[in-house]
Amino acid sequence: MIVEVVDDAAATLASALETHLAHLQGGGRSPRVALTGGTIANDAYRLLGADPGVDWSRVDLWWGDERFVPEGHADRNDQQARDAFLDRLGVPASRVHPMPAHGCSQSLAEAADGYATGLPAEFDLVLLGVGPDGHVASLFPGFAQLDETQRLAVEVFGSPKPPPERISLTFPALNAADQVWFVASGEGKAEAVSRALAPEGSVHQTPARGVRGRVETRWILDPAAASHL
Ligand SMILES: O=C(O)[C@H](O)[C@@H](O)[C@H](O)[C@H](O)COP(=O)(O)O
Repeated sequence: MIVEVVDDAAATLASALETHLAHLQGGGRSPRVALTGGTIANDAYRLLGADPGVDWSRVDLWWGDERFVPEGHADRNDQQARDAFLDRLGVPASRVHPMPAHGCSQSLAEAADGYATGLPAEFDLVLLGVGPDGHVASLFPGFAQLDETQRLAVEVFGSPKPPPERISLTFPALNAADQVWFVASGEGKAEAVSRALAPEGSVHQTPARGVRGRVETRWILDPAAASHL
């Protein structure tokens, strides 16, 4: 576990992401990445494109969770990523794997199951934001989705963070990753971060405890988010 406390978590994430993608591509891989939603991640996405060593036509992108609203809606994590960097950096549509949108003619459960069938066997990198309640992706404290051991993607109703209907990858999918990088910024995340990193604790209370990279787990925090450690 690596914990980095930095002045600008978004800038650090953006540059670490590009360095890592360039490294993987230098070794001949086409990286498979699960993106997160959230304000800090989106701040980081807007900074991507600085490193000429990354070939953005050779990166496959999935999402760890998505808000189940119509395609193109400003609340969608995929739309936010399109606006922040996908279109600007010319990531080919064939390498972008968005979760289904509301209006797709499937139920939420069918949409989640359909998404699961297109996931890679493992990710090179999973990016995760953390909620003030300790949620990651759309896995919320006390929710039954935390106990899922078979399905790789699940439907979520009644999310405490709006909008209420979502699709989320589960722990089995998120944990099938070499690298898991968390990013958190601000005092509002401090308590959740300290619970996530405490030696003991419950995944049901703090879902962020439930995800670990096979090779490395990295926390990128600003001083406020790290203030309760
Ligand atoms: O779709 C979402 O809402 C997210 O994927 C969610 O898990 C997010 O990453 C955290 O809530 C942190 O979000 P902030 O960075 O905005 O606090």
